[in-house]
Amino acid sequence: MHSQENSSQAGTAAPRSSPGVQVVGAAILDSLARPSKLLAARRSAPEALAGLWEFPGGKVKPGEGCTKALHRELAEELGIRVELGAEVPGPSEQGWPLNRTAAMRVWLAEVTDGTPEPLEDHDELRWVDLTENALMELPWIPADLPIVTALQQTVAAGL
Ligand SMILES: Nc1nc2c([nH]c(=O)n2[C@H]2C[C@H](O)[C@@H](COP(=O)(O)OP(=O)(O)OP(=O)(O)O)O2)c(=O)[nH]1
Repeated sequence: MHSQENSSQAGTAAPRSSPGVQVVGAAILDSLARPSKLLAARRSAPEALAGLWEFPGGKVKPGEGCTKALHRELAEELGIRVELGAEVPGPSEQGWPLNRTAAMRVWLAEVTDGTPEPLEDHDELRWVDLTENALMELPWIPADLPIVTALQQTVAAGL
C-alpha cells in the first residue's frame, strides 16, 4: 500500500546517512545585525507544493558548492544578491531532512543588491515578523517547520 516502505524493504532507497539530493535555502532577514523580519516565499509549483511557503533556494548542481548554488538560486528566483550570515545548523551535515532523499542546508542572509521579486518558482513574497505567531500563520512546507522554529528561537536568543 505504501510504496515508500516497500522500496525501502527492497533496498532501493538512498542510505539514510547520505541523502541523494542536496538543497540549499536562505533565511533572508531584513537585517543580519538586528533582525525583525523574514522573507518567506510561496511556491507556485509543483502542484503538491503550490501555495505552501518556503525558504528561497533550490538544488545544488553536481560539482557546485552549496553557497555558490544558493547565490545562483537567489539571483535566478528573486533577482537579488545577498550577504550570507551564519548557517542555521541542522541535525546532520546535509542540514535539515526534507524527505527520504533530500536535505537542506540553510543560511541567514541579507539583501545587498536588488529588490526581491517572485521571478521564478514563487507567486508571492512576504516579509513576516520574526515572532512565533506571525511565522506560524503561514502554511509552510511541513518539512520546514522545525527550521522555522529553530530560526525564530535563534533570533529570539539574540543570534
Ligand atoms: N527551495 C526550497 N525547497 C524546499 C524547501 N523545503 C522543501 O521541502 N523543499 C523541497 C522542495 C523541492 O522538492 C526541493 C527543492 O527543489 P526546487 O524545485 O526548489 O529546486 P530547483 O530550484 O533547483 O528546481 P529544479 O531545477 O529541480 O526545477 O526541496 C524550502 O524551504 N526551500
